[in-house]
Amino acid sequence: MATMNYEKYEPYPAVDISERTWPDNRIIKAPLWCSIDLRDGNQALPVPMSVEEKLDMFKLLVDIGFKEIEVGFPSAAVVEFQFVRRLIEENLIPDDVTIQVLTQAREHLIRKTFDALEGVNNAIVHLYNSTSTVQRDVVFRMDREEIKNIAVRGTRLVRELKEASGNKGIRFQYSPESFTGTELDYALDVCHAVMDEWGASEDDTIIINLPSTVEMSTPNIFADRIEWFCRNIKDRRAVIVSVHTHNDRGTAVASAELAVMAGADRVEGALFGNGERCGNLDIVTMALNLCTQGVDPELDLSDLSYIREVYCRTTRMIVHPRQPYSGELVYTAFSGSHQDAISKGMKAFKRSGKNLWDVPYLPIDPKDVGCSYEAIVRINSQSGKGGVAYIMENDFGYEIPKWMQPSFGAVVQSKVDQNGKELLPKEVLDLFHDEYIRLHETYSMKKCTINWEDRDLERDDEVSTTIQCVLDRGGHGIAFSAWGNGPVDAFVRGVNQHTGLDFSVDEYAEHAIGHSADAKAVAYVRIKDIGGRESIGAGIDSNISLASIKAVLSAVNRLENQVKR
Ligand SMILES: CC(=O)SCCNC(=O)CCNC(=O)[C@H](O)C(C)(C)COP(=O)(O)OP(=O)(O)OC[C@H]1O[C@@H](n2cnc3c(N)ncnc32)[C@H](O)[C@@H]1OP(=O)(O)O
Ligand SMILES: CC(C)C(=O)C(=O)O
Ligand SMILES: [Mg+2]
Repeated sequence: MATMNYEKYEPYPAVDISERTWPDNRIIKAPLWCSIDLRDGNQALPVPMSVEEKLDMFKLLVDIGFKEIEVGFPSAAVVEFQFVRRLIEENLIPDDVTIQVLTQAREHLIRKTFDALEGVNNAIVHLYNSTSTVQRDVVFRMDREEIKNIAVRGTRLVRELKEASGNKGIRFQYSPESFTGTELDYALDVCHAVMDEWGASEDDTIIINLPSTVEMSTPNIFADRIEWFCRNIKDRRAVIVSVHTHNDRGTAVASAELAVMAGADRVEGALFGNGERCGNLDIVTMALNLCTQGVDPELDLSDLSYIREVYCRTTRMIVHPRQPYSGELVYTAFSGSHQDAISKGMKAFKRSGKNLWDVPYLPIDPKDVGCSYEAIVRINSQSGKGGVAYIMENDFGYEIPKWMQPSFGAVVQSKVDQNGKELLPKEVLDLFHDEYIRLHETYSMKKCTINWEDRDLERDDEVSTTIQCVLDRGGHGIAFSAWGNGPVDAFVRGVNQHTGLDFSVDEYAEHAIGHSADAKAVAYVRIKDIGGRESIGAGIDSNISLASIKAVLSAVNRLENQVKR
C-alpha cells in the first residue's frame, strides 16, 4: 500500500475566539436566500445556458420564491449582457424580486455592468476581488494595502455610477473573494474600508458576502470565522452578513447552516448544489433541512421533480440518485428491515390521523416534495416479506395477512436470487398469481354449486350449507356433495372424504379488492394436515364463497406439490 502524500498539506488554522455562542444557537427562521444558479452555477457549466435557458431557469427560481437572484456577470459575455437586458426591457422581474449582478473591481467591467442595468427597478451590484494570501502573492502580486485599494476603488466607482444614475433601487454587495484563504483581521479591515467608502449605515445597508470560495476547513471553523466577523464588524446594523459556501470538502450545507447559527443573515446557494468544482451549497437541501425541523423554509419546493426537470434541461447536469431530498432513490428502500419499518411507520402515521411525521428511515414525507409513495419500497435480493407485503397492498390492494407474509416473502426471495436483479411491482403481483391463484395441479375445480339452507339462528344450527363439487385430478373427475356450517367447512369435509387427505383450516382472511361493480374478493387460508404439514393458499373470485373455496384448493395443491418436490 502506498502512503498518501499528506505531508504536502498544512492544517487550517483555528480561530482565536473565546466563548463562542453558535453551538448553542438554533435556526428558527429561514435566512434571506439568494439563488446563484444563473451566475456561479452557470459559470461552472461545460456549456453555459443560452438566453432562453436562462429565462426558463429565472422563471423557475421566481416560482420557487427567491426574492434575490444573481442573474449573471453582464460584463463578461454577450449572452450575459443580453439576458439582463431582456429581463429589464421585457419587464420580466416581479416587483418583489431583486436581481443581482457580479463584477470584478475593474473600471471597464463596472461601467458595462451599469450599462446592463439601465432602467432596472431593483438590483444589487455585487463587487468582488480576491483577498487571500495566495492570490495576493501569485495572482495579483500585490500587498495588503494594494489589494484593499482595489476593493475601495471599485466600491467608489459603483457608488459614483449609482449616484449618477439616480437609481435608488440599486444596492451594493461586496465579497472578499477567497475569504477562507484570507486572514480574518485582514478580511475585516478590507470590509471596513469598503463600508466606509460606501457610507454604509442602518438606513443604507450593504451586503458583505463571506465566501468559502474554496472550502478549506471543517464547518465549525467556518462558523467560528463568521461569529468572529459578526462580533468584530464595526457597525453590525449597517451590514447584512451573507455566506456563500462551496462544497470542496463535501460540507457546504453544514458550513452554511453553522454560519447562520453563528450570525449570518443571508445565504447564497444553487439548486442541487450546482457551481464551481464540487459545487455550491445545495439550497434545496438547506431549505428542506429547515422544513424537517418545523421551520418554514420560505421557498416552495413542493414539486421537486418539476424543479429537477427544468434544472437538468437548462444546465445539462444530472441530479445524483442519492442527492439529499432530490435524488430518485432517496425515498426508496430495498433492504428488508428498512421496508418493514417504513411499512409499519406509514400505517401508524395514517392511523394516527395527526399531521406529525414520524416514519422510520424517511426524514420527510415524500408527498411534501411531490413524490408518490409508490417507489418507497422496491424489491431486490436484500428485501424482506414486509416490503413485499407493502407493494402488494399499496400498489395492488392485496392485504396479505401477517401469517402468509413469510410464505410469499420466500417465494419472492427465491425469484430474485434466481434473477439476480430487481423485481418490478407487476412482477411481484404476477408471482403471487402464479404461486397461489393460477394453480391447476394437482386438483382443479370443474364445477361448484353452493346451497344455503334457511338457518335457524336461535338454534345455532351447525348444518347451514351443502355443496356439490366436481374436481379434476389428472383427467379423472371426483364428484362429491358435502355439508357444513359454511361453504369452506363443507368443501374441506368433501375434499377430505374423497381424496384421502386429512386437513383443517387454521387461519383465514378475506377482503375486497377494487371498489366498483367489478370489485372482487380475495381469500387467504392456511391449512394443516394430520401429519402437521402446513400449506397456504389464496383464491380470487367475484363471489366471496367461491374465493374462499378456491383458496382452500390452492392450499391443497400447494400441499400436494410439497409432497411431489
Ligand atoms: C470565485 C468566483 O466565482 S469569481 C467569478 C468568476 N467568474 C468569472 O470569471 C466568469 C466571467 N469572467 C469572464 O468572462 C472574464 O474573466 C472577464 C470578462 C470578467 C475578464 O476577462 P479578461 O480581462 O480577459 O481576463 P481575466 O479574467 O483573466 O483577467 C485577469 C486579470 O484581472 C485581474 N482580476 C481578476 N479578478 C479581479 C477582480 N475581482 N478585481 C480586479 N481585478 C481582477 C487579474 O489579476 C488579472 O490581472 P492581470 O491581467 O493584470 O494579470
Ligand atoms: C464571487 C464570489 C462570491 C464567489 O463566487 C466565490 O467566492 O465563490
Ligand atoms: Mg462561488
